[in-house]
This record gives sequence, structure tokens and C-alpha cells, in this order.
Amino acid sequence: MTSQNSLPVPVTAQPAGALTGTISVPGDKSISHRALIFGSLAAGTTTVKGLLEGEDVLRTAAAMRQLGAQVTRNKDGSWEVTGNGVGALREPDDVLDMGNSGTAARLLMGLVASCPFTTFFAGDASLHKRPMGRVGRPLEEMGALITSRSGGRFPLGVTGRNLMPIDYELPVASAQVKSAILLAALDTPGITRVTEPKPTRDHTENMLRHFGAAVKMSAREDGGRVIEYQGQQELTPADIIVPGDPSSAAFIAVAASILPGSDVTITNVGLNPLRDGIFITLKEMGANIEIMNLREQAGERVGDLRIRASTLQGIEVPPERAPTMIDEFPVLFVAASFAKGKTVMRGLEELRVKESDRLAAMAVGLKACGVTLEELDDGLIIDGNGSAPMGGGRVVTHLDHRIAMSFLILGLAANNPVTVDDGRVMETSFPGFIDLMGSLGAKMAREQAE
Ligand SMILES: O=C(O)C1=C[C@@H](OP(=O)(O)O)[C@@H](O)[C@H](O)C1
Ligand SMILES: C=C(OP(=O)(O)O)C(=O)O
Repeated sequence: MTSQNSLPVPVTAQPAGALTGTISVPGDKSISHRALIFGSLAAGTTTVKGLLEGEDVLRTAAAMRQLGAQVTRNKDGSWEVTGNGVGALREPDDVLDMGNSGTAARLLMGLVASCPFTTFFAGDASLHKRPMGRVGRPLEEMGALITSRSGGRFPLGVTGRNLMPIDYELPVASAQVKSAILLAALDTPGITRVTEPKPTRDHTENMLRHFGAAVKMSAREDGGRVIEYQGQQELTPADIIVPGDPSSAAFIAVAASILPGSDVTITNVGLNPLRDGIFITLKEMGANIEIMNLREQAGERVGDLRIRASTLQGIEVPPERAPTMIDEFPVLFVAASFAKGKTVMRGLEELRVKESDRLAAMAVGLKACGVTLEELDDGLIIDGNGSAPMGGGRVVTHLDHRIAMSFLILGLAANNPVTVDDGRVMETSFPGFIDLMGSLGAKMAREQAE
């Protein structure tokens, strides 16, 4: 893992011309974590193609090995995961280091809650600030024992037990909490029921089905969803092709929309209807995004995106859409900074507990780049005048990959270069970001060490 063992590497984006070309983005981070986890629980070997080889996912790979699965990379870039069946994990002989990854941390807490041993977890400075009680509480209700620092934060230990199923309504819209409970339910007799008032990404449910398990999902009249899982079903190995990450594609979609003359095609992008809110929102703002070649791949919707530059208008983003684009708000804030008029984005209190407080980090950086905005408790109102912001300045990324990439996109289209203080953290979700952007014509460079 590179991002923690070396000095910060500032990266600068220079104002650029049109972006053009056809590319694909690295694999979906959410699906990649789950492919490794479920592959490790099925008895036999699962081959995974297109796995995201970003630091967050490599943490999950390392953790699954520590828990007794065989996880290997083939020469052709595919991965093989061999498990021993549900309930067959072994006690790790060291702490599981989850690095910067909230998804790895929370999903694996759920997974080990039914294992008859104690698993210790730690992570980086960003992860140690993030709330884990939201996962710890339902797991304790099921019978697991969580020992943590005050406030339920990392580092912590999860002592697994024979669990009881629960009927749990999520207090926050979180696919990580939902998934942690479903993973705890895998080896728990009886039916576990999770209700989500606002539907969140359903990759865990899709993948359980892909591995042959029965999952009942029902829609409520008020728009919520109920997921029921009968524990102790066997999982059958099932090969996976991971689609490109829509959260990564979003950076390029915004860049191509705001850089005049751009015409970029991104092939093989995951377009799960619970992940595509950013593209719907950009289109509502006037972006020219064409979705082509829609298809189904390993239980997930996939398509190609063609994005041509356009003039964006400010809009009000429906707060109920937030869960379908929760990681894309930082780059949407950038798009809104180039739009004409006010863009109102609310219902975003969850952004305060991501890798950084993304509302605060973005507000400070955007203001330093000359953007007019109002920071609310639960969102931002950005008032654009339809032309490029001034840019300039050096932005603090707070160990947050999405803050780093968002400001580099802003720097491409602003009047002056933008520098982010540390680009290493982009490796967590988008390895090769600088080179891929360069292949489209963007100018981004790491500062040379003296
Ligand atoms: O389940 C997942 O893979 C994820 C869920 C989301 O987090 P929350 O569950 O905290 O909303 C998202 O922000 C994260 O990047 C990935
Ligand atoms: C919030 C994110 O990830 P995680 O919660 O897995 O750290 C993200 O990738 O934007």
C-alpha cells in the first residue's frame, strides 16, 4: 500500500483544451469489495474479471486472506478467490488494517460478527474518525460483542457469537450498514429483515442472488424497501465481471461537460439504477450525455456513455435522490460552479462523515477558487454565473480521494491552475487517474520531489 508510507505528493491541474477520446474507467469499488467477500464465502473458486485494483479493495483482499480464503491475481489481470463455505472463516492472527476504506471496514465487521473468535480492526487517520456505532449497534442487537474506543470508533474488536436474526430499520440511508447486517445474517439461523426507508445501492442483494442464494426484496408504498434473508444458505461460486465504476466515470463526465469542445466516450460503465443519480442530475442541468448499448452483466446494468461539452444551468437536486449519487456530490459541486444560476443540493448530512467532512472541505476549497456558495448544515447552494471560476490556490484533501479528484477537474476548466496538497489518496478508488485524464488531453502533473 503506497498512500500511507510516503510523503504527500501534491498534484496540479492546468487549464486545458477540449477532452477527446474513448476510454474505460477502473472497476466498480462497491462491487469489487463484494466480489472478494462473497467469493471467499462460496465453497470453491470464483474468477473475477475487471476487479478494481485500488487500495481500498486490496485491503479487502488482504483481509479475506487473513480470514482464511485464497485470493490470487492471475497473469492476465483476473483474480481467483477460493472459499470454504459460509461459516468456515478462520481467526486472523493479526489486526485487519482497513486503511481508508469505510466499505471494507463496515462490511467485514458484519461478516465476522457470526464467527467464533475476536477480530481486531484498525485503519488510517480518516477511518478512525468515522462513525462505526451505526454498524456496531445492530450487530450487538444480534448478539455480537463490540469493544471500541468511546463513540464506537476504530480501532475496535468484534467478538463473534451465535447470532439471532433481527428486524431492523436503518436509521441512516447506508448500503454499508445494510450490507453489514446481511453479512452477519449469512450464518445466522432464521430470517433477518432489513428495512430501508430510502433505497440504497443493492449490490449485496444482487451478488447474493448471483451466488445462488434466495433474497426477498419488496418495495413499500412510501418508496422504502424491505430485504429478507433466510440464514445458512450455501453460496455457489459464480464468476463475476466487474463493470466500470460510475463514481469514477462521474469525474470524466463533469470534465467533458465543462471543457468546451469535449467529446468523450466511456465504455462499460455500471449503471445500476441506485447508482446513476449523477448522470440524471447532470442531464437535468443541460449536460449532453448519451447512454448507449445498455445491457445486463452478472446481475448489474451496464452501458456506454458519450459526453459532449454543453452549457450547464443551476437546478434544485431532489434530496431523495441523494443515496443514488452520494459519492458524486463533490464533483457535482464542481459542475455547479460552472453552471449559470443557483444549484441547491440538500439532504446531504451523510457527506459530513465520509473520508472527510465533504461539505466543509469542498466549501473551503471552492471559495478559495472564487466560487460563490452558501454552506448549510445539510448541503450547499452554489451560485454560478455560467463562466469559469478563477481557480488558483492549493486545496487540502484531508485524506479524501474524491476531494482530490474533484479539485483537479475544477483546475482543468478554471482560469488558473489548481493544486491539491496530496494526490496519493486517489489510489484508493481510481488508480491511474492522472494518466487516464492525460490520455484525453488533460494536463495534470505530480510535483517532483526535491
Ligand atoms: O456499500 C458501499 O459499497 C458504499 C456505500 C456508500 O456508503 P454509505 O453506506 O455510508 O452510504 C458509499 O458512500 C461508499 O462509497 C460505498
Ligand atoms: C465514501 C466512500 O468510500 P468508503 O465509505 O468505502 O470509504 C467513497 O468512495 O466516496
